[in-house]
Amino acid sequence: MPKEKRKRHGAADSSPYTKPSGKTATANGASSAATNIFRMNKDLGQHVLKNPGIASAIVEKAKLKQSDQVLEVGPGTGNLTVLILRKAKSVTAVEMDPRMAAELTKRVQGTPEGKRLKVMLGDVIKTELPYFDVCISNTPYQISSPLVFKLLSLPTPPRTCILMFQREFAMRLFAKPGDKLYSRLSVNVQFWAKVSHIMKVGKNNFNPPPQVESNVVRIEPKHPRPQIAYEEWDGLLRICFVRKNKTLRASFLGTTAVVDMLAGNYKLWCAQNDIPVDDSPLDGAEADGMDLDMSVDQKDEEDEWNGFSDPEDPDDEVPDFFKQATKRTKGAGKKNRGRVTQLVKEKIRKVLEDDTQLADKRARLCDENDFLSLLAAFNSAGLHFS
Ligand SMILES: C[S@@+](CC[C@H](N)C(=O)[O-])C[C@H]1O[C@@H](n2cnc3c(N)ncnc32)[C@H](O)[C@@H]1O
Repeated sequence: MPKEKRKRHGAADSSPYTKPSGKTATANGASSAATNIFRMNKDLGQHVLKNPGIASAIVEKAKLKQSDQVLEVGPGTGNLTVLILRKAKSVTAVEMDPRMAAELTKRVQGTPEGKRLKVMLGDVIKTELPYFDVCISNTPYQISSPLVFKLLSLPTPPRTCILMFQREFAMRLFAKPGDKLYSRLSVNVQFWAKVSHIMKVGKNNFNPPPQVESNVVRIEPKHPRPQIAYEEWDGLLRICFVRKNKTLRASFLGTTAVVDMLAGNYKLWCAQNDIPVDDSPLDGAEADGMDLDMSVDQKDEEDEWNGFSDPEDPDDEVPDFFKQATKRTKGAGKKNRGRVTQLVKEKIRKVLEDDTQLADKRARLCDENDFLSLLAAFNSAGLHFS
């Protein structure tokens, strides 16, 4: 086979192993037999747990009740699924790879447990999830962050989540202000949930072994849920953490896209609340006053215009409005801005300098209370993030 063709074939999902084992996994718990049936797709994070002791420990730590409905993300060949089925009322398993879904279905076919398993084929991030009490997952590492955000933002969050992540990601969940790994993810997860460490798992417990070590963590969403609108809170954090080393003044006032977004939301808020607004265009002298905050480091601003997120912080991606606004406003200058933008700039300055006195603080050093007072001050000035 020509080299080029062989490579493409090797990357395809359906490539069989040259020596399939022909064995089927037993419903006895973790087994590596089914993992020999086809080549694992590393792009889908397919590292199957081969240590039955770890699989049992993960399920034990979920403290399942017989009445629990469980969501399993990425069941693979079912090494965790069969153990969960023994302890819970039902399992919904969302699996992206049809070969894995077929393997799992075959594994429980004809067993009493099989009737309590529903396999949903698809990307869990895009799937509308049914109600569940507990989430268990040996998480495909490339969806760790969107999965955590999805679980935290569910209207009815689960009682508990037992999730395996790569070690560095797990450490970001626990990071505190000032830590290198402190990020929007850290603030969010610690705000909406209690997060605790369960165990370390070495790479040799997987087939094939991943390149990094793993940790299992427990995430228990807070009950009652904090009385804050998720989109507002996360919208604020997204702006603060696009560049966590910047001052908040630079994040909010040195970035045209942020001012424009807040001005757009302000107009909407005024319309919804029957508040008249004067958005007539600024004349020449007034428009000059619309220059970006002169106290903002020019380099910071250029970074924003370039639309780059912090490469060290993969979760703190540039928000969509930011990319769109950057495209739209680049080169448009001040011409399109009216009095509302000017008013909003003044409001932002007041929030940062007078109301919260956080203008010179950097997101990487802000704690939950800082973000809460920022959000309260912005909202009471009529400024919203969603
Ligand atoms: C690390 S393996 C875990 C397999 C099994 N649970 C175990 O512990 O042995 C991750 C599984 O998630 C699946 N997967 C990857 N991305 C997914 C996604 N976006 N949605 C649902 N499943 C996904 C993979 O196909 C794979 O079966």
